[in-house]
Amino acid sequence: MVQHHLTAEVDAVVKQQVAMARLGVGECGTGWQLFAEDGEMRMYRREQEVDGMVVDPLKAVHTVKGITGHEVCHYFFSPQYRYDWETTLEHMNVVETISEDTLVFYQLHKRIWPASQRDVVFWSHIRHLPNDQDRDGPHIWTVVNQSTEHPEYPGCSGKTVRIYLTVCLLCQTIVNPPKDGAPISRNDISCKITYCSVVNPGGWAPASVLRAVYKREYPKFLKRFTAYVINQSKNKPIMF
Ligand SMILES: O=S(=O)(CCO)c1ccc(-c2ccc(C3CCCC3)c([C@H]3C[C@H]3c3ccccn3)c2)cc1
Repeated sequence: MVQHHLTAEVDAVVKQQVAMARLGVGECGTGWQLFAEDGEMRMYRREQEVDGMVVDPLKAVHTVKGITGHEVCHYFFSPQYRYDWETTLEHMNVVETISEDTLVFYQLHKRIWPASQRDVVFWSHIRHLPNDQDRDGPHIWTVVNQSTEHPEYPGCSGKTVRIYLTVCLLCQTIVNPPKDGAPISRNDISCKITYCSVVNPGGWAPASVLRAVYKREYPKFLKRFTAYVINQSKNKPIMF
């Protein structure tokens, strides 16, 4: 089978991003500051600027009852659900289907005053990995989104600012089998979610504005997205 020109990059970036996501906030050096907490959700960021632009890396950890890593990644990756949970989207389309587990997206995000409107082109890859702690446990699932170039979407349309991002959603399913040997139900499962994102906002925007947008939007996004997966999954058979 002829390899797509992105196949090698996808494999390398996924491996690197999964390794990074697996590092706890303690391990990958100091500098992670907790900026939002809500129940089981903890959001950390590192203050980082590139050419005077805020590119603060973000790492969120969350544990959600009643859903699996496969379900979380399925709803995050699949385009048909995106408008249901990504409230900041004005437009989204699949630019290219590289394979059933690798798509290229174009997304136009709603303008967030006073920043100008942003858009992004990224490849998105979904993969499951053997659970190295528990060989016969459910697999780990991940989705990695990485900005990329695409001839149909040159980044110089003038009206909008092109952003660059790397996102990794890493999910580990925890099963607590019922004592009486009953079949596993949604009360016996939970999902440990790690969400990492680095966004370069493209054109300049005031650091205070960007940090305020992230502080407000990321917690909202993760809570809304996980609530969506719970609601979509609750009356369906468990996807391990
Ligand atoms: O995880 S994903 O791949 C999910 C697929 O959609 C992802 C997450 C976040 C973004 C993103 C990147 C930058 C901005 C800012 C930069 C300056 C002004 C707009 C925003 C604005 C819309 C706000 C926002 C921030 C955080 C979370 C959601 N909404 C969003 C894009 C993709």
